[in-house]
Amino acid sequence: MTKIRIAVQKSGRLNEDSLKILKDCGISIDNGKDQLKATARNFPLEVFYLRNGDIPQYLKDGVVDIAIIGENVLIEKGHQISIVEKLNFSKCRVSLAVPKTMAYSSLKDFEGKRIATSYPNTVKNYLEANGVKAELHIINGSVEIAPNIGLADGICDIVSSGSTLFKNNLQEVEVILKSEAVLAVSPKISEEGKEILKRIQFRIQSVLEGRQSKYVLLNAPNNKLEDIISILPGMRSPTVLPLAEEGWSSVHSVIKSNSFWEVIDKLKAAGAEGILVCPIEKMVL
Ligand SMILES: Nc1ncnc2c1ncn2[C@@H]1O[C@H](COP(=O)(O)OP(=O)(O)OP(=O)(O)O)[C@@H](O)[C@H]1O
Ligand SMILES: O=P(O)(O)OC[C@H]1O[C@H](OP(=O)(O)OP(=O)(O)O)[C@H](O)[C@@H]1O
Ligand SMILES: [Mg+2]
Repeated sequence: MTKIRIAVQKSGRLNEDSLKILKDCGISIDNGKDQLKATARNFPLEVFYLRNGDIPQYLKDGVVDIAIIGENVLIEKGHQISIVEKLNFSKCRVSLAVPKTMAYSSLKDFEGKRIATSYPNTVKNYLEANGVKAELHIINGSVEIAPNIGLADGICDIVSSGSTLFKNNLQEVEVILKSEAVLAVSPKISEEGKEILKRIQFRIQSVLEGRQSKYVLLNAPNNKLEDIISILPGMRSPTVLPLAEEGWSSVHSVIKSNSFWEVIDKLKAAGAEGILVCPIEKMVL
């Protein structure tokens, strides 16, 4: 039977959430420490544990069929690998930063300056597109320290909370791109591989929808039902069931996690009582 080969990061920021999403898709993988390859027990999938930075080349060459990878790394390597799902974790941006003491006004301030980065192509393309020439110093880690030790005038690196910049007395001055973990596909994937990929995508979409939604149950007096129902969208429309007590109903619905508290406030104000909120494991639309 054909199997699809997926690359996930061996260790680092993406590793845990990548394995978690596969697990939530019902795919069981034995994940021994220092393992380089594993086979799923209940799905035609082989998992390769690799360095994030190496994955674009493996996708390009068809050594793996699909991968969970930081979008920023795909952009940096520039192999035109297609992205089929955004996975909503490892969100970050790739930004230019300079010492806090520098009075920064525009990208032109980088003209002739030294920029330390692990993402040289990303910076080069951005500067070129904006007609600025600078000198790039490629370093693989702890980029933020470069201006403090006199190695560079500015940096380009990943920013998430901003604490690393803060600790190193740097200010973020330009956001070059925004990134998150994505599911990427090799241009060399076979037709049979594409069919298996479709099944994985279907599962991932159901998991992501579930993660972004909550199941809500509440009680309401019947004379307030109309108002309450107008607040709750539901997948089609809310379910309304009579309670044992005359004149009351139970209302069930699905709400988006991001508008959750606003909806709950409105429901309470409209007369809802005994509101229960439950996580949703999967949601098939
Ligand atoms: N602070 C952060 N917050 C959110 N996402 C991040 C952060 N740092 C990195 N990422 C994302 O996670 C990916 C992996 O980062 P990580 O530092 O684990 O590995 P790496 O050094 O890029 O790769 P390798 O596996 O090749 O060592 C990055 O490419 C980026 O997309
Ligand atoms: O804005 P923040 O929340 O501080 O995150 C940004 C930092 O996170 C990443 O480093 P990481 O911790 O992955 O270490 P690394 O340099 O060893 O990859 C990145 O390279 C930044 O240094
Ligand atoms: Mg890192």
